[in-house]
Amino acid sequence: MTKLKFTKMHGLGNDFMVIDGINQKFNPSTAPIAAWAQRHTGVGFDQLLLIEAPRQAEADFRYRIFNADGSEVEQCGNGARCFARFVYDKGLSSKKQIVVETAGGVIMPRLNDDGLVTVDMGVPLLAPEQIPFAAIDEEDARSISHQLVIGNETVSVTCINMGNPHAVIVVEDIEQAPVHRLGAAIENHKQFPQRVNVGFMQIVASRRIRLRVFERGVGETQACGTGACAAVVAGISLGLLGDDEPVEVNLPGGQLLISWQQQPDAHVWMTGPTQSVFDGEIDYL
Ligand SMILES: N[C@H](CCC[C@H](N)C(=O)O)C(=O)O
Repeated sequence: MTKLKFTKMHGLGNDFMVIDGINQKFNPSTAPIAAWAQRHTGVGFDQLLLIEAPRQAEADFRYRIFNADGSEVEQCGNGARCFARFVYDKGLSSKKQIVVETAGGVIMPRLNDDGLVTVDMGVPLLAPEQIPFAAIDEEDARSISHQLVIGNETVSVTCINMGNPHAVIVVEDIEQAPVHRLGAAIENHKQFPQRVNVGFMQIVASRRIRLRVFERGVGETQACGTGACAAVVAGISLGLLGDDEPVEVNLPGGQLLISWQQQPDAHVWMTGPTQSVFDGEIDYL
């Protein structure tokens, strides 16, 4: 039995167990991660973030993400900001801007002088096969919105891949939105072969939204960085938001600023805070 060191961090209440996998040996597996995620009997977190040495020459680090259910996933936006803060504060890097390889592509977080972190989250993907989403026919595959049948109701979703899959629903009032019932049903809908994160977006103004996200492998979280990026891309693509200024995304845990211009290969930029809570260690076989 050895001791595994970790740092508990969060981005707007989306919380993480962050592990330096460079200076300590950690082979991630589903069972211990799911057990540590438990809020009454474990450490308690939405995701576990693992720092590893890069595989690509141009990258500074490899960043692996595991949901509370133990599933390894491609991207985590709030986690990317905490990742950059962690590697700088722990002396793993002296750079304020780093190149990070993830299963969902390369991202570049930057520590700003005001304490916030800005991340180039890469290019959003909208084609059904890139989500992945199983369109019902050619016409559906060409549409920006898709009609999902959930029991006896039909829900219109816009799908965006930010490295990980998102389905965005426009609602009148996020307080009244059936986030848990519809979120769970859509997360596991047969047209999403890798499941999906589900965002409920209320348009407040052309540069302001309110958002709640039912995350794949977790449930509703206080905030979702890739969900905020996906919602803004969906809102602009649907013509509901302007793309000439950053969009203010108000989540239950706080606010992110998201920028994207509706042009080919345009990158999505996310700016927001990070917070370290405590350092800990846990017995590890
Ligand atoms: N639940 C997500 C991963 C974490 C995303 C979220 N915490 C963020 O800040 O982007 C998924 O299964 O793709």
